[in-house]
Amino acid sequence: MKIGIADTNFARYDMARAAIKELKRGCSAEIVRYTVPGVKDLPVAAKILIEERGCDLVMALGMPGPKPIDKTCAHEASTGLIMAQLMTNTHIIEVFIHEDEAESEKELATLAERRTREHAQNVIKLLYYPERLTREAGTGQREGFEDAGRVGY
Ligand SMILES: Cc1nc2c(=O)[nH]c(=O)nc-2n(C[C@H](O)[C@H](O)[C@H](O)CO)c1C
Repeated sequence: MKIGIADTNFARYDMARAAIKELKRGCSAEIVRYTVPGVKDLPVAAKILIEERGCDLVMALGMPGPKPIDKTCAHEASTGLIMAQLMTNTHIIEVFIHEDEAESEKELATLAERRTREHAQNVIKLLYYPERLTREAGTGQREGFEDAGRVGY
């Protein structure tokens, strides 16, 4: 199994480091890292990782800034990542930490570490233990924050 990590130097936290640590803790997949300037460059990086570097799945890690233009960039990047998934029939797990989700730099770092690690755990489940994801269906999982939990029970 080969997992691609596409990340950016725009991000204010080394999300790839967190992802790689968590992936290495939970599986033996080969990891290929590809760093680009910003989130809008992630779709082609992910596509290259899949088509040219043979990755079975890619994590796309990015940090949109707080300005309206950053939000637009993030939306465009998301659309590109969805297109790349459809073009390659391969999962690209988008892990975006919006800078304004946190109230301090410390909280931003904690959120980035936690969300990235929790999505890396999702990646391991998707590739190796899909039945575990099915068992979690309907349980209100949230990455980076407390889970929302079930309703109606
Ligand atoms: C305005 C802007 N905002 C962000 C952002 O919030 N987060 C991010 O990762 N990258 C941003 N970029 C850079 C673009 O994603 C891209 O790297 C450049 O337009 C070069 O293709 C831009 C240009």
